[in-house]
Amino acid sequence: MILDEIIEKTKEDLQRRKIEIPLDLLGRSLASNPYAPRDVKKYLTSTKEEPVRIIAEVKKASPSKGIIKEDFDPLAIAQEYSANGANAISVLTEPHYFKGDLEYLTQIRRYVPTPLLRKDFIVDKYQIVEALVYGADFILLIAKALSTKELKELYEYALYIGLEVLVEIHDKEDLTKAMKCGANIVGINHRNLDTFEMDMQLCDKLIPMIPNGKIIVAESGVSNTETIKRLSSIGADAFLIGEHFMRVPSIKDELETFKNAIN
Ligand SMILES: O=C(O)c1ccccc1NCC(=O)[C@H](O)[C@H](O)COP(=O)(O)O
Repeated sequence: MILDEIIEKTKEDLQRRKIEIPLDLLGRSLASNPYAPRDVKKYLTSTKEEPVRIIAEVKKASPSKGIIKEDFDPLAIAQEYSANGANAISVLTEPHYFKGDLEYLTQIRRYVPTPLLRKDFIVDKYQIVEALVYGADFILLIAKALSTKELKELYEYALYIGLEVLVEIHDKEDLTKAMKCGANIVGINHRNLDTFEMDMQLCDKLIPMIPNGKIIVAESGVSNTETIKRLSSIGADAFLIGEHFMRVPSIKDELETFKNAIN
């Protein structure tokens, strides 16, 4: 099971980092942190004027596809996303399976004004403090990887220190967990994180079960305007897109097309 494997590896890494930089030391650097996290809700909520919101992902590799982009320059990619209308940028920080790095967050935050998501496998408050220290505005919590109690604790802690949370779900059980923790931003991941199977009809099943007023993000496998139009029409506010942007000849053209999908 790949999700369990990633979580195990994440916990091993975490033990090491906690010894290298204990939490109180990590927290101390916040006193000189120039970047206050932004409230991302307004960036991700679909409006009449701007119906399609895009979270564009900086993604070098993945467990399902291996290396996706050889000539990978995270800052240049993020600058291109920002200059061409991305509403938020997802920065993968998991090093082993996605070839991500926490330092990418800081680099990007320094030069790019668009809100940043720390995209990782968060299982501990330490990682939430790291997200803040390294420059994220919001974090991902994966319902499938956490018990209801853990999800709620991590969710409340993130809000407490000023970070918003994208709570990712893949089925009804995950949705129940997300609602119990009071999630405002719900991501529906089309990808089954254990089998890598894609279910592009998942939003059709889950969106009608989500109470009104939540921000809905459709995640993974989005690569054309037809999907964006269809999912927008059933209630998706935003789209989290990684691999497709990494492979297209022009991020600018593709982002423009997606942002104008409903016009
Ligand atoms: O992308 C994977 O292979 C993967 C495998 C196991 C756990 C998570 C995984 N991806 C994380 C994501 O959710 C995606 O990076 C994100 O939704 C963007 O998806 P895509 O547009 O399909 O690159």
